[in-house]
Amino acid sequence: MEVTARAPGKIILAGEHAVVHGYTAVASSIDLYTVATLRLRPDGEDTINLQLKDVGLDFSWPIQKIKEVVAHLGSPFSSTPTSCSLEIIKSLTALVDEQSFPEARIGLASGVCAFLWLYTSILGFKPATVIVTSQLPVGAGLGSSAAYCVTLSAALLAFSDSVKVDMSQKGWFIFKEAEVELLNKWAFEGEKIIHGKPSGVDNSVSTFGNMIKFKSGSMTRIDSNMPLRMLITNTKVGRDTKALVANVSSRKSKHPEVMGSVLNAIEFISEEWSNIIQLHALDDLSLAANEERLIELMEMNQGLLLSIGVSHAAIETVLQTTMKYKLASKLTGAGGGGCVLTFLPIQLSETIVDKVVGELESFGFQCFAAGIGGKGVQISFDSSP
Ligand SMILES: Nc1ncnc2c1ncn2[C@@H]1O[C@H](COP(=O)(O)OP(=O)(O)OP(=O)(O)O)[C@@H](O)[C@H]1O
Ligand SMILES: C[C@@](O)(CCO)CC(=O)[O-]
Ligand SMILES: [Mg+2]
Repeated sequence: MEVTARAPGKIILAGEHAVVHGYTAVASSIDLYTVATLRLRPDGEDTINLQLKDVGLDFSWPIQKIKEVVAHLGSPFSSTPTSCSLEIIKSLTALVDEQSFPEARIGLASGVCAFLWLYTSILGFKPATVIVTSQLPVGAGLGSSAAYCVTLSAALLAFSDSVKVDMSQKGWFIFKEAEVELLNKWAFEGEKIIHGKPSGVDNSVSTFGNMIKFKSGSMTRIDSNMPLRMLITNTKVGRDTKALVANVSSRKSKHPEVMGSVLNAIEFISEEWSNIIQLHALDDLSLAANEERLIELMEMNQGLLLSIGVSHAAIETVLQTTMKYKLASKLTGAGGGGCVLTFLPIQLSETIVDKVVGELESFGFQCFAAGIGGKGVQISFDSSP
């Protein structure tokens, strides 16, 4: 018996970083997915195997070994989401490090720890093979860590006693509402291991899909009929969300008044973003006017993100290039490299889009479009032996 789960990545339209400090962010799912397949191994086998295809890593742990690491700290197996203590993170990291972790992939170790924590907490010590693949660039601001935690939580819960599912159902489906809430809480625990101090916006939008407004741990769904088109440019500059979030917090403690004012300004930007897209009326005149307002908000949001220290020379190159075509851009996610959004007005000609893409790609960046909105996490069973 095998379960496959898939969870979308996301773009943050406004409010990244501010949301970590209790201010509002607006985010949307995108139609690029991380997929996890979990196959229970026959009784008698005694390993948990994790294959991370995108990063070329393959782990096999004897169950006895994992038990020794986590069990001496008290049985983690739990039907309610619990946080992984620093002590267990240390023990798990030592276990992961045993399988010679190449230097350049060190950031990936926390993702493997998150896997081990979610696995042992949700499923206990059942032998299985888990394979993860993704359409998202890993560590580039499109919520790959959240999609990874959400999809793993879904696959694990599907075989746990915490949720009731009809395994004979065909096609993609999802658990009942309360069980999806539980899944989101588990994914948040995984995100904590990877991000340190996540706000919860990324795992929530990956779990529930569509567009959301997020503030102080709670989410409001946004209903919008405003068409939105964004070009996504991956600068391919590697970065780490955990370090960027920590740098912003340190700047905030050094300059509390200035940072408070900047983050408060970002709050107003997010509020205005959500008002514009929710109240949008379907006529050409209001479309052009609303697009203009969103463009200005994006420019201001980017300026404020630069001021809190999360831009990068490569991001600035994208901004300057798109500005030549009178197009507004802003970083998305944690910044410091990674992906940049460029607002494409609906009436903009494809000739201009092709020219911008050509110029951006001449710097070695990679441009793509992604569908905005769409379903959150889903699972599907395959009962073939
Ligand atoms: N497909 C994957 N395979 C293995 N590990 C993954 C995968 N996707 C995400 N990860 C884990 O998530 C980490 C990247 O998370 P990080 O939060 O830094 O970037 P992001 O989530 O892509 O961007 P942002 O948080 O800004 O949206 C990786 O180092 C790895 O631990
Ligand atoms: C930078 C940040 O605000 C968004 C990352 O996608 C971090 C978070 O909210 O957890
Ligand atoms: Mg992340």
